[in-house]
Amino acid sequence: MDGHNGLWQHLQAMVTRSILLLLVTAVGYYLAKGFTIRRRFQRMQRQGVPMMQHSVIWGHLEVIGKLMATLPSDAHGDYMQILIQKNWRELFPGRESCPPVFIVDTWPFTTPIIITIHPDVTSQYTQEVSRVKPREQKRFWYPLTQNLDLASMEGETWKEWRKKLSPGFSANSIASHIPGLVDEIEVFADTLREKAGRDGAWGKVFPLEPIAKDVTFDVIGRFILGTRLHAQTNPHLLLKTALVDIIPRMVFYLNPLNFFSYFNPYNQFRLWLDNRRMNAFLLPHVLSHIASKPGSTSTDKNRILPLALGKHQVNPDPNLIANVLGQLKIILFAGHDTTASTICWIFHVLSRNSKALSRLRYELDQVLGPDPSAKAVVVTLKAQPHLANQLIYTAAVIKETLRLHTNVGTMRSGGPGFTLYGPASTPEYAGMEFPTEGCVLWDGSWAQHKSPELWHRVEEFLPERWLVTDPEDPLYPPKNGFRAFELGPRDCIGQGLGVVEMKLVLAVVIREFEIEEDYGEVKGKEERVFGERAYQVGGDGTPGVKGGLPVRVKVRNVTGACL
Ligand code: HEM
Repeated sequence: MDGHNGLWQHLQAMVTRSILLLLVTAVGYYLAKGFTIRRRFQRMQRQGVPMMQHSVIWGHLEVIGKLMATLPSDAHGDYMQILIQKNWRELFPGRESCPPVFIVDTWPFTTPIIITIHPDVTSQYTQEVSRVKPREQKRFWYPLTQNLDLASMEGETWKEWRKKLSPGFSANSIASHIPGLVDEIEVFADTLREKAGRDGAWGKVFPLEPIAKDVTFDVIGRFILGTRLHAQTNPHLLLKTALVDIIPRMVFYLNPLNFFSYFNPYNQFRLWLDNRRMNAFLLPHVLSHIASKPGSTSTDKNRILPLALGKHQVNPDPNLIANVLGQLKIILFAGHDTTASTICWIFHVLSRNSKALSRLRYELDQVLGPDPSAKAVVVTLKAQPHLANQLIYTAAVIKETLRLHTNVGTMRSGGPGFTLYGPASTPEYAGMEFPTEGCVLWDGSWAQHKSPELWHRVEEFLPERWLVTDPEDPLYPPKNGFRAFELGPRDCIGQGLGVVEMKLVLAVVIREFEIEEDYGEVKGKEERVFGERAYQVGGDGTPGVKGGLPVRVKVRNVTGACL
């Protein structure tokens, strides 16, 4: 018995010592890394690189903390770019114009970041060369795809997969999907009809975002699997519940605030379980596709699953199957949240811009015929899917919404010897050097889309700017200025689908229904960002809309040709 106790105590002491040693090593590592970073920033500051006041102890934590404290606590982290841009006079004393690059040291909460807010700088690492994605991004995707996905792959592997999948996102492929996609959007219209009041009255206020997410989920599911998922009518759909559960568990910046919750065994278990559940849902679709001899029909040449599987094999390599599952999951993730939030922002801007709304409805009357009902539009688009190409003003509304309410941007790795240069068009910063070693490069597309130096009448919602063809017109968009889908080889592969999907949603619902934003009944503190109750929320993941965008709906009283 005594021998047992002795052994047990010895074991306990060993474990305690090992934990202590680990902790001391981790703290030592953090301190040493922090010291190196702070010293590098102090050196850059001495060399005259434009920078906000940097403290040798706190880096930029204090200044960023103060800026972010002016926003509600749930406001999205990407507002930081806009806050720095808006306050550049105080933050960069002695400068005559806003710097095109913000260097931010918020270690240990993030890796040091270089935010670029001028297209001539951002293009240096996304278009002239395409720098690799940062390891933070790969860590983010790992639990979902084990990095077997287009967004985290690099080099030849990425090239091969991008080439393989691209035909599935071509204009022809998307057009051939339209008849199926409008079936899904008709269900969205049915939901809106249920939420509308009786006999043309307003219905009760409800959040639009959840039903927008459901329709985009059904659309993307139909697009990649060729079958109906019914996320809109089945709240228990395993693929969706697993995805919804896994998203908030994934983290971009691992830091002292989220380290323990991320590595908490329960969180790790859920990450594992959600991924396993998604694979279990998707695998039978992949296997049944293999059994059906892909390549045997003419449409297979531009469908995602057959393209991903490649040449027919009776027993494909398990690695190939794992890669195909990874690609399906990234497309499901990237293709639904972004589009759903943008749909909400479109209704937000339209509920405040009656002229744009009238012009949009006018275009739909002209292109799709006078019957405004969702049913009639679905029938028309099924018979003539190419009509979606003629919705030019509708596309301009979508683009202008994305300019004002940008979703995600790109992040890349800086590195030793890779320097960014100030743009020639900004006399104060032309040719100025910005070393990038140890930093994440972040396209500040939120700030860039709101830069008065780049955009005429920057704060206004003006879809017309996207119809201007004369480069001398002040409204003509700046070169490389619109970056909502990013630019360069790693731009958004799904942008064509996203835009068509949003066009179809507008086409199907905007003439039958009136949709009005209404934050009036939202309980709790009345929080605002830049005076607006509708703002982007979230930590460092895909942004959502505050309160899911509360709206109310009524069926419009229109007969025949409207307006
Ligand atoms: C409003 C809708 C959308 C927006 C604003 C958007 C935006 C973006 C942006 C900014 C990137 C670059 C991200 C980065 O570099 O880290 C990206 C990449 C990507 N997007 Fe989208 N996206 C949208 C819709 C879609 C849709 C509908 C799909 C799929 C059907 C999709 C699939 C992807 C994929 C797979 C990538 C990675 C591409 C690569 O690295 O080669 N996106 N998207």
